[in-house]
Amino acid sequence: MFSSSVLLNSNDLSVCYHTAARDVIAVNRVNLAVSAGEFVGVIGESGSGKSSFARAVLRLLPASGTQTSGSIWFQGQRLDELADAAMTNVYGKQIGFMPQQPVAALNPVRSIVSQLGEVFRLRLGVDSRQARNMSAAILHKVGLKDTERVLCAYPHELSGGMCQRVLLGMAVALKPSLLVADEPTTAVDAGMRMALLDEIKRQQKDRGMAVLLIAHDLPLVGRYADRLAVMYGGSIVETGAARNVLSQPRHPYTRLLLGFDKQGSFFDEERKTQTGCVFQPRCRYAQPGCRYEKPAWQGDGRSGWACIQR
Ligand SMILES: Nc1ncnc2c1ncn2[C@@H]1O[C@H](COP(=O)(O)OP(=O)(O)OP(=O)(O)O)[C@@H](O)[C@H]1O
Repeated sequence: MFSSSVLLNSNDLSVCYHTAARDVIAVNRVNLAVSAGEFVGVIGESGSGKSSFARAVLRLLPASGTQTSGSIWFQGQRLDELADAAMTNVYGKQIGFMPQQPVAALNPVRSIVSQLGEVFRLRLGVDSRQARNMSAAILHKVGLKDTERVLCAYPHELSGGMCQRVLLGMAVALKPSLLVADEPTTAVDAGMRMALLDEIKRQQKDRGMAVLLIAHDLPLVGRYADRLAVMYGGSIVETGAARNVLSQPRHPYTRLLLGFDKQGSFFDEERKTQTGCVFQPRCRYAQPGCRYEKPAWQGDGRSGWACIQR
C-alpha cells in the first residue's frame, strides 16, 4: 500500500485505558504512515487521542493503557512486538522523543551537562570530556548561544523555551531518523512557539529527519508540516498535504478548527457514538444516517477524509 520510503506505519492502531469507572477508547483504529524525511502534524483538541497515539507508537503508554488492536512498524520492524531491550536501542538512536512538559521532563537536581552528557556517555560510550564537548555542540545546533552557562545550569535556572531546546537537543543528539514531539510548544509563549517550530523544521531539513508533531494549533502547525492528520474522538477524520487541508478542508471538524464553519458544541466523551460518526453530535452537516453509519474513508493512506456528507 505504501512506498518503500515509509518509515513509520501504524495499522489499525487502537488504545484503551482501563479505569475504575469505565474503559476509555482513546485511539480508535488509526492508520497513519510517515515517510522518511517527512514532517507530519497530528492535530486535534484536548482529549482527541493525539498523545495516546504518540505514546503507543513509542510504547510509553501508562500501566492503565493497552494497545487493543493493530500494529506499529518502523523501518521494517514491528515495534509493538519488539523485546524491551531491543526497544531501548530504538529510543534515541532511531526515534527521538520530545515530551510535553519541558521542566517536568528534566531532572530538577541534575545540571544540564550531567543529563545531556549522559546520553552520549551511556549510548556512545564516550568519556566525560568528550560528552561535554558533544553536549555543547548539540546545544549550539539547537540554537542555544550561551552554551557554557546552559551546560552548568539546573532546569529551574532556564526559561521554558530554553528547556525545550535542551530537550530537542537530547532528542536529536544521536541523529534519529524520526523525531516524535508531543505538544512541544505548550509551555512557551507565542513568539517562542514559532522559534521552536522553526528550529524543529531546521533540524528536519538539515538532518533529513522525519517529524511526527503532536499539537492542537492547526493553522500554526500547517505552516511547518508537509502533511496533516486531524484527529477527533480517537479517530483520524482527515489527512492530506498541509496546503490542501488548510485551503480546502473536507471534513466538518477540520473546517471548524480552521474557522471555515462556526463553532458547534464541544466534544463530550459521554456522547461519543459507538456506531455512527464520532463527530456527528457536534456536526452542523449531520444527517440522521450519520448516527448509525460509520463514515467510510474516502481517499488513500496519504490523503483522504471520513465523512458521508462531503
Ligand atoms: N492515563 C489515562 N487514564 C485514563 N484515561 C486517559 C489516560 N490518558 C488519557 N486518557 C483519556 O484518553 C483520551 C485521549 O487522551 P489524550 O491525552 O491521548 O488526548 P490528547 O488529544 O493528547 O489531549 P491533550 O492535548 O490534552 O494531551 C481522553 O478521553 C483522556 O481522558
